[in-house]
Amino acid sequence: MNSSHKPAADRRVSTTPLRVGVAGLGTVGVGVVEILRDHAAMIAARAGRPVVVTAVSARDQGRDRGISLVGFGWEDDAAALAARDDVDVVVELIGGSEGPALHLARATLGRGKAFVTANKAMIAAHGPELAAAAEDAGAALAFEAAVAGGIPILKTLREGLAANAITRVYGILNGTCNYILTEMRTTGRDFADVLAQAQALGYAEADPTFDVDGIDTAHKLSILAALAFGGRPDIGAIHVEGIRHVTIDDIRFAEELGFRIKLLGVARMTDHGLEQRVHPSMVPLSAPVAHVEDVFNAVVAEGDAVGTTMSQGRGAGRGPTASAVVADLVDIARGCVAPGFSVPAAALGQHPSAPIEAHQGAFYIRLMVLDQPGVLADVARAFAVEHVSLESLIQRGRSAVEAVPVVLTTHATSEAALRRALDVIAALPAVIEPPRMIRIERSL
Ligand SMILES: NC(=O)C1=CN([C@@H]2O[C@H](COP(=O)(O)OP(=O)(O)OC[C@H]3O[C@@H](n4cnc5c(N)ncnc54)[C@H](O)[C@@H]3O)[C@@H](O)[C@H]2O)C=CC1
Ligand SMILES: N[C@@H](CC=O)C(=O)O
Ligand code: NA
Repeated sequence: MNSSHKPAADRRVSTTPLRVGVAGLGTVGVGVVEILRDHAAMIAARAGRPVVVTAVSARDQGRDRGISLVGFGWEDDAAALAARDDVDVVVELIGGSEGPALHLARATLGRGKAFVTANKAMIAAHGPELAAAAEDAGAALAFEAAVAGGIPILKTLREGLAANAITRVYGILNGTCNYILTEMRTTGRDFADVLAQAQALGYAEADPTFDVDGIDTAHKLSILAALAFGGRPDIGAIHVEGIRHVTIDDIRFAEELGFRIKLLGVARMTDHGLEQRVHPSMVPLSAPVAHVEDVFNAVVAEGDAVGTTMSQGRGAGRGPTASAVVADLVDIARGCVAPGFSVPAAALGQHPSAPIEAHQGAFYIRLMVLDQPGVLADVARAFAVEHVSLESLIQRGRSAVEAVPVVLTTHATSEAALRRALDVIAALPAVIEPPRMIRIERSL
C-alpha cells in the first residue's frame, strides 16, 4: 500500500511542532494567534503535527490586543524573527509592498525558512523575486490570504483547476468596496460614512484609498492573472478605476435598468493580448455576482475543460483572512506546498497587454445637463459620428438653470469610439459636469 494512503488508525500526530513567528498583531495577526490557540488539537490532527506560535513582533509590546502573549518570544525588530532558532516559519501581517514586510520576506527565505503572508501589495510587486528565493532555498512561499481573503481561490486555481487552460478570471475582490456599494444601495448612506464603518470593522487597508481607488483590487487581480495565465503580476498593465465617482443616483439608475454596480477585476486573454481591468461595472441582475453583497467576494474562473466555476465567501476581516493564513500553515506543516504561482518563478512569462481602448462592450453614461433646446440632438450627433449605437435614454426633471441627469446606455461598441464621443459631449456648453461612464458587463 502507498504510504500516503495509510488507514486512519496508522496515522500519527508527530510531536515535532511547526513553530511559527508572527509579525504584525493587527486585525489579521490577532486572528491567526486566536485560531491556532482555539483550534490547536483539530489543527494538529489535520496537519499531522502541532502548529504553534513561538514568537511575535509588533510595534507596541504593551498594547492590549485582547489576546495573551504570555509564552511567546518577543522581537521589536520583525526581521529578527527569521533568525530565531525556535521559528520554522514566519507569518508576515504588517502590510506594505516595501519596508519591513519585504525585508522580513527576504530575511526569512534567505535563511531557508518558510514564509506566509496576506500582503497582496508586496506579492504583486515582488512575488516572482520572492518565489525564486523560495525555490532556491527549498522553502515554501504561501499567500492564499492575499487574494479574496477567506476564499481558497489560489489553491483552487493552482490545484483544483490545474487541468484547465483558463480563458477568463474575474470577480469582486475588495470587501470594503463591495460593503460600501451594498450599504449605499440598501440604506442610502453616503460614501464617507460607510467607509468609516468598513474601517472600524477591520476590512479596509491601512490607507483606504487603496480600497476605494481600485488599487487593492488591482493587486489581487495581478496575482490571480499570474496564476491563471502563467505571467508575472503586472500592475502597470491594469486599467484601474475606483468607486469614488459612483453616486447614489448611479446606483438607483442601475437598478432601474436591471443592473447592480460592482467593482470588478477582470482578466481575459484577447486577440490584442491579456486584458486586465478594474472598474465599477454594471452587472445584470441575472448574473450570480450581482447578488454577492456586503463584505463578500466572488471569483469566477472559466476553464476550457470545466467551464465556469464561482467561489464566494468573505473577502476581508479578521476571521476570514486568518482562516486562509492558517490553511497555508497547515499545508506547510504537512509538507505539501506547491509553487506559489503554480509554476516555477523562471517559467513566469510576460504577456502582451491589451489596451483598454481595445475593449468592446456596452456602456452606461450619465450626463448632467441644462435642459436647453437641442442639447439631446447634439449629444445624439456626437455618438452617431462615432457609430456608437444608443440603446436607451432616461431624462429626469426639466430645468434650463439647474443640471438634470440624462442617462444613456449604448449597444456594444469600441471604447476608443465611445471616448471620442464623450470628449465632444463634455465640451458642449449645456453639459456642465464631466460625463460619467460605467462599463456594462453583459457576458457574466
Ligand atoms: N484586514 C483584512 O481584512 C485583510 C488584510 N490583508 C493584509 O494583511 C496584512 C495585515 O492587515 P491588517 O491586519 O488588516 O493590518 P493592521 O493595520 O490591522 O495590522 C498591521 C499591524 O502591523 C503592525 N506593524 C507595523 N509596522 C510593523 C513592524 N515594523 N513590525 C511589526 N509590526 C508592525 C501594526 O502596528 C499593526 O498592528 C496587510 O498586508 C493587508 O493587506 C489581507 C486580506 C484581508
Ligand atoms: N482591504 C481589503 C482587505 C482584504 O484584502 C478588502 O477590503 O478587501
Ligand atoms: Na484567498
